[in-house]
Amino acid sequence: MSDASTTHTFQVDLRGLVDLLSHHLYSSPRVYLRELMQNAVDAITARRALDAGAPARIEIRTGPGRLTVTDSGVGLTEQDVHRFLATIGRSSKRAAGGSGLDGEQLASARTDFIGQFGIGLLACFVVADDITVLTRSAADPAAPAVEWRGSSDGRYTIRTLPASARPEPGTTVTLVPRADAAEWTTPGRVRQLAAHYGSLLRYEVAVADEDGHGERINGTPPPWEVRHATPAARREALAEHCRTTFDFTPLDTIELDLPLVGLRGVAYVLPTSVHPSRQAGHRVHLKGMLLSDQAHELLPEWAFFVRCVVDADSLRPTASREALYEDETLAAIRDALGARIRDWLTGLSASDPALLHRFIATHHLAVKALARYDDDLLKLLLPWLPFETTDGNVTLEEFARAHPVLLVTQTVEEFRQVAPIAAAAGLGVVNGGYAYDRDLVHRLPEIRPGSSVVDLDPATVTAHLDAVDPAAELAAAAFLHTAREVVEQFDCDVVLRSFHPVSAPALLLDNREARHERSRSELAGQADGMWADILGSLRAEAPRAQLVLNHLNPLVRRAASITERGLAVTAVEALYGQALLLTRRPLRASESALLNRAFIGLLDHAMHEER
Ligand SMILES: Nc1ncnc2c1ncn2[C@@H]1O[C@H](COP(=O)(O)OP(=O)(O)OP(=O)(O)O)[C@@H](O)[C@H]1O
Repeated sequence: MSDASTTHTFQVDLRGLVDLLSHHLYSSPRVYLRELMQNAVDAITARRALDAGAPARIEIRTGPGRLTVTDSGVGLTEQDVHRFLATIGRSSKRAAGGSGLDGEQLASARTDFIGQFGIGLLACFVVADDITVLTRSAADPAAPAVEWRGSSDGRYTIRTLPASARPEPGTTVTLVPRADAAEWTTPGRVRQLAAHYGSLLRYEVAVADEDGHGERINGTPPPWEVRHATPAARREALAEHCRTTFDFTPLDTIELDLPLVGLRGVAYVLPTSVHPSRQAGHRVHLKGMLLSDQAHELLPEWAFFVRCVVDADSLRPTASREALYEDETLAAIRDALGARIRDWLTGLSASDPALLHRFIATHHLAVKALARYDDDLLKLLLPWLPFETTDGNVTLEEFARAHPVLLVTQTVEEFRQVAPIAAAAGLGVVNGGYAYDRDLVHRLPEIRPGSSVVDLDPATVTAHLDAVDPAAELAAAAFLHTAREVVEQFDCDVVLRSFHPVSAPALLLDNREARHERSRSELAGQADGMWADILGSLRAEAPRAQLVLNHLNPLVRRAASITERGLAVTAVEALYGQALLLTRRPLRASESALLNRAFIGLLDHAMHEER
């Protein structure tokens, strides 16, 4: 064996690489035009760093079987072409000393570039097999024009041409589109793509046909830069921009301006509710170039109720240039924009409560969903969110002011059962049965010290029901005995109490554990063998349901004195059935049968009276 080793250089299979990019990095072949436009923009930026008055024009020309992009940018020398164009992954925009710019000039210009990875040009191979770059350097006036021809099989040629081949500095990239990619290079499509990506570019961009007849696709300033005579006119102009961009009229517009990172834009508040997880992305421009119209990373997750359009100088794109690179700058921008939207929300409560209410009415469900995980949002909005309570649909803040202790039910049914009685007894109960509500109400003391929240259990309500005097209890003993026999089958006790409102004859206190215990014992009754034993061993001392008859109610007083057993049974069934219906929970077969029986029984009795 020999220790001698030989050194080799990696070979790159360009076709494989292009395949990888087109299928896994870029979302669509259309990005080729974005990459060409971006290189042209960067080249002009680099040239302007040398000469602030240099022309700044990009022309995209479509013609049968070819497409060219010409810029008045910095151009490349022959050496640059070898170093940057012909070396995949190397970029003049990252390292000092390239493109004829050096030292300080480059350092200051570098932050202005959009590109940085040195792979963008490869996107052209997604639509063409051959790329030709004809370029002349602005940095070295004596340098000849250079023509580079690259092919998707990985070969390239370079030749120098006399200066007359390209009298002015700049670059022209020519593609000969492949037949299978022709749809991306038709004149109509090219115009549409150029406008899509470049409408906010700060240099002139024109799309022309083969004869050079063209039109500028940009030039209108971003809507936030336009001056208006009045704030109302400005609001209307921005709303119109939102309609044309996103197809909705915003509930409100929040202007965004972070001068430190060169960011400007607008956040439009959605007029309809959305699920936080289905939020649409934001439209993010980088130095004017559209980076993505689906960027999710720009705002904190809780700000799902706005869609933004922004243009920023210092955000970094990922290599696909379709998302934002997660770095400290992005985190700081996200925080700052979040703070801006929060300010808007808090400001609304003082400046435009009507709008805040419209906002809450539209987005409260989503706000509730997120507030459970987002403490900031919780603090900000919990006092404003509406909840169903014994005082009606009110905000927690209002409710907490009226009730030092907030009782929360676990289910909607519990709320329905106890709300009228609790309200009459002066208790403050919140319906915690809807998604998120119970969790949220329990967090109120965190943000509103001094308020106290407890889960409501039937015992709390019964404690507010007054015992009747022993004589009345004794007088009703026979009726109560019959009543207990009748509702025993539902595992229910009967008690006589006095409570308000007087109009309520009976209250069925039934909680989840009691119902669970009933279904368990039902199953145990039907099962046999080991299963019955297991179910039997699970028997819990769960509270039974309670039918509370209201001794203040005239109907109950009359019922308590019924002596005829048949009528007493019907009366109990009717009272139980009515209390059951008030709980608004689905009825079981035995309960429907009871209701039927009670109804027919009462009808029969009424007709007897008639005769
Ligand atoms: N129109 C142009 N004018 C001058 N130089 C150009 C032009 N297009 C490309 N180049 C040179 O070729 C290099 C490679 O370009 P490419 O688009 O592949 O990568 P990049 O723009 O540097 O980075 P990214 O991959 O992020 O786009 C650039 O860094 C630049 O030096």
